[in-house]
Amino acid sequence: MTPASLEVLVHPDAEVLAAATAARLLTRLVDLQSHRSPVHVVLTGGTVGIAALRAVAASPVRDAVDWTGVHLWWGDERFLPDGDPDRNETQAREALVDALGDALPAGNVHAIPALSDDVPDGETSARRYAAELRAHAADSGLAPRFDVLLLGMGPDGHVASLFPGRSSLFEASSMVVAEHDSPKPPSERVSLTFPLIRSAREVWVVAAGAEKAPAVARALAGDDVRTTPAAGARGTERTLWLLDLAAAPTVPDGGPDGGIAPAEHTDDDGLRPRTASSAARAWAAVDAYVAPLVDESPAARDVRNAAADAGLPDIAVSAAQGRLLEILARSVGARRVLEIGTLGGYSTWWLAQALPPQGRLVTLELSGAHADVARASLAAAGLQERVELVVGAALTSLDDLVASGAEPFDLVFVDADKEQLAPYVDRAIALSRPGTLIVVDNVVRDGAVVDPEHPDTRVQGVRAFYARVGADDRVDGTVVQTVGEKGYDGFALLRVR
Ligand SMILES: O=C1O[C@H](COP(=O)(O)O)[C@@H](O)[C@H](O)[C@H]1O
Repeated sequence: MTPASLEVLVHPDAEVLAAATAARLLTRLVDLQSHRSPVHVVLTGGTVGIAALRAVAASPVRDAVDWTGVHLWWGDERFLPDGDPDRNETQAREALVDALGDALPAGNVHAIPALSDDVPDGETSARRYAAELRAHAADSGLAPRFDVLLLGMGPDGHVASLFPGRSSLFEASSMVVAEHDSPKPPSERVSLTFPLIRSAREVWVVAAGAEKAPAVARALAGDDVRTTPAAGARGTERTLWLLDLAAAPTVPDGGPDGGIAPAEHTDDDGLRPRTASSAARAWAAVDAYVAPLVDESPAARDVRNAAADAGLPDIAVSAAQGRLLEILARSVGARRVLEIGTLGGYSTWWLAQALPPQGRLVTLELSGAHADVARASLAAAGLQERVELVVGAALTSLDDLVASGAEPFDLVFVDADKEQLAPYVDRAIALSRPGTLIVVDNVVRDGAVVDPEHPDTRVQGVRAFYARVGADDRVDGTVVQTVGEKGYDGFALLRVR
């Protein structure tokens, strides 16, 4: 799906930041309650997060909120016994919940289960929290649709309890996970995962202090979530970064040397609306500007929204890129398309509707859960007759297609795990005819592909693809570097000889 673009607001210091975050939250709650109830808010622990709750408690505006219609959740918890002062819940109770007293029904406060005889480990706590989330989901979904999800961020770029380099960053099947041996004490934690975080309408990341500035800069520049988890924090409607001046990064100038410009001065009112990477903001703004030309249809939007609602990772192509795929498919007169990596069916939709009525699209997806979402969306779009969705390991499915002597494809779109890119493209060529167009997504990776020592296995997978395809005399190829709301990346275009 297409995430909301980033907004960055900078306040002079941590105290003003906490007060402004509280004011913003109260205003949002009052606004939301004029047309929706209940409202679901996810709280964060951490210095600014708790200070903001204290500021909410101290504000007279808190009485303008109907707290009976507000549900409070937590993005993460330090897995400790009930009442432990280090628990985010304990701190939030002291800062806000206790002050609200009877105004906030106890049943609206959904703390992550604490360590106890009954909840002996983080896994049990995570399971129970997932059940609690499910119990409050609308329309038999998996969790409530969060209106505002607050996140603090550590100097290492962690958000909630999703730490750099951990497998929990890529947890796709659980909404809540246990984290053991956390680099920040206490070692045992429980955290919401990215699919659930990214299903929130609005995600607000709050951070203060110079020690956080490097991680803020990396996150805003769209760094890899493996090194900067906060880069993966996105809301479906809005992603807001609330910073103090010390945490605000100096600004990449977007120039050819990627230099760093000095931070902007604050405005008279203490707010500084533009401090994110000016280049990244310009890319996203241009995507928004050209949206009328791209003209994403309601049907495409439905596919995108269904994937977001199901909590699928936010890694599908943008609308502008989807339109590009459609134009390429039509330009080569594609009748048979192969897609490696279906996800929620968004790129599948763009390609399938570009085919003539008798056209055929075969799409391969590893995850049964993702395939279910895609299948439902494609059926709702009336494309089920044209699309064959094959669930399983793509390499196996590709080998099966080769072995079955499948008719060659006219266009192949490769957008799956990058570690296997070289063998995927090898099989794609085997399933082609002279003139087949093979489009490979994410082959620039923020420029990381030039680094032979890069620790990310996906970058190394793309490098292996270049090594293999560069020596392959079956294809002519080029790479189109792309920028936009999806950041800096690129497509490889290969034409089979
Ligand atoms: O441990 C945690 O830390 C982060 C950030 O905390 P901060 O004190 O550096 O602001 C917080 O977001 C998270 O909820 C918490 O468990």
